[in-house]
Amino acid sequence: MTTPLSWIKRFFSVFRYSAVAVEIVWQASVLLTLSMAMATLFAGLLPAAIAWVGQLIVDTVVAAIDASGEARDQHTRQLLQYVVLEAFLVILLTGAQKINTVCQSILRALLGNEVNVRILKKALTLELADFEDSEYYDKLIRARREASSRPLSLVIATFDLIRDGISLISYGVLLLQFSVWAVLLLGLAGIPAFLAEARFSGEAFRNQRRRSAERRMQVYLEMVLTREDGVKEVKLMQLGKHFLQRYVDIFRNIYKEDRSLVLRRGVWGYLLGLLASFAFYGAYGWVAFAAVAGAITLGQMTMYIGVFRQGQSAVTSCLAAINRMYEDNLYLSNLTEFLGHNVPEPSGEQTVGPDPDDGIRFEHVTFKYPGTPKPALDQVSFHIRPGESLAIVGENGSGKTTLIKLLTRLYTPTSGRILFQGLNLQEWDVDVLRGKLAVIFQDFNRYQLKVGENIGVGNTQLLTDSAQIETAAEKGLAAEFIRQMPEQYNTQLGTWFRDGKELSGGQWQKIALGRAFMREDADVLILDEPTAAMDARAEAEIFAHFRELTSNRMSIIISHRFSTVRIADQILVMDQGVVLERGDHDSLLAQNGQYARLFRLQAKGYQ
Ligand SMILES: Nc1ncnc2c1ncn2[C@@H]1O[C@H](COP(=O)(O)OP(=O)(O)OP(=O)(O)O)[C@@H](O)[C@H]1O
Repeated sequence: MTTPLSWIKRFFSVFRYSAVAVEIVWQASVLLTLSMAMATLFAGLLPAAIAWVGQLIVDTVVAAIDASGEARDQHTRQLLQYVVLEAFLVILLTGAQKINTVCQSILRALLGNEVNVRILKKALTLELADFEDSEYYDKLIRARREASSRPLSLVIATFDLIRDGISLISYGVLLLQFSVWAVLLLGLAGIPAFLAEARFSGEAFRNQRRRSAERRMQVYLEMVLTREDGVKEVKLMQLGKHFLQRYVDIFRNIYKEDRSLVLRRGVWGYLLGLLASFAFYGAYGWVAFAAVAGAITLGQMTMYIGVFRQGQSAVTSCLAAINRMYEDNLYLSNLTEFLGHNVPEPSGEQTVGPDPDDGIRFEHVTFKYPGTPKPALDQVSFHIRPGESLAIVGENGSGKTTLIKLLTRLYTPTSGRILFQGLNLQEWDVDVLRGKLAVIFQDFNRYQLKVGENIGVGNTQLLTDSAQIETAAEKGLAAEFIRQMPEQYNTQLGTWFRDGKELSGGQWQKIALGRAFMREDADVLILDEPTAAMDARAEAEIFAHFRELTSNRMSIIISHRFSTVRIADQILVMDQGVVLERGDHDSLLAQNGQYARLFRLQAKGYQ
């Protein structure tokens, strides 16, 4: 049951995130926030003052008409002063309104940047697992989408509401002179419309929140239908119509609900608005009769009628502000949830291990992805020393990439431990640890940047060191085709920007290999199938070359090609998260198990 208390609570919930928005605006600019607050105060108080001076003007005009001689001159002089005062107040009011709009325009740009920077800074502190949590990721996307408009919009709506509230109170004070009943009548007449608006806005707010998954699907479909990487398949598989239909169906569902809400809101708004109008015209008549009866002056009558009228429009504008505030609250709730997300402080501060020659040890490492029943890695153990190479083979989904993600501390083992140079990974300072690893994943980034930058990002400290970049490109076997490009290392890659050149899959992979070689002093080089787009011969050549270049370090390669894998010192054969077999090529062949079987199968294919 709805009690008056819950109504009040519900109404005040509209201010839930106003403080957060004001805090963001305050951070963006103290001066602008204070100017807006002052301007709001003036814009709230001045209309009542203007109405009051208006009354004095009318009364003085009437008095001047009735008077003669010296008294008339005195009234006329006074009238002039009132007119000047009124003009001054009106100028102040327009000034306050102008200051408000100017502040808003400046704040819009500042605030958009402020919020986006906060979001991006937060994103940098998140764990990989956070990005894989669909709801959380959704919050990030939504927080970014309207970052430049919503916080300011909420601040504006809050200030508008305060301004109109001040106006209404000051009108009430003026009206008190006439009758306390008139104040009550007009005040009460507005309440049903207020409550209805709060109710409908709340409903709209809850609808939007509930539909977030549908909206997310719409955004996803938009992306598939419009982005370069989705379009190829959409065209060839003729998926366009199908996806578009899904998009439209989602819209229809949402639209049905929205339409019903808009209609109900419109009808109730009109009916309850009528109530307020009746009250207004009732009070109008009352004031007019009071003037005829001589209970109030003509000036007072003009003032009261003006106050009623402006009071009504202040009520309407309050309702609009409440409506906007509910919508903005929805956004701000996403933003604060996103920014308030608890990110555990990265553990570990050690920068060296006690035994640098111990290399990498996995000891009974088990890992389960959140929300999955089966471990992706189960009791995995192995050891590699500096100068050794490890190859990991196994069917799709056997846990190879997961193993690398654990080694690079993108995830933490559920049980067991991983040691690097004799120190548990969790005790390493994560930045130092990652500085010692050079990793290229199968889905490495294809930056829409210049060729040189695409390689240079492998080591941000050497991002502009062209000699180092060229050496890395040589090592990654990319130098040859880069030399043939129009602007060589300055050639823009990708299709997003002007004059961008698109590369073939294999060429991109060579760029990525170059990126790994930017970390000259990395202790471990890890390649998680980045050469899958190359033919078997090219891949074997690259790995042989890779092995040569990493002879004094540790290297880990993941590949489905046994011709590549055979050169490794140690091979792990993975199956459903467990290490099935372990050894070098010859010993694994001698075991005559899974490795030997798959090796022969592949070798047959190449004969
Ligand atoms: N982010 C994730 N959340 C939940 N489960 C995951 C996630 N990533 C992978 N998995 C699951 O973990 C298992 C191991 O996946 P992993 O990516 O390590 O396999 P892989 O051996 O590298 O496979 P591939 O050869 O196809 O690259 C799979 O069953 C997969 O479904």
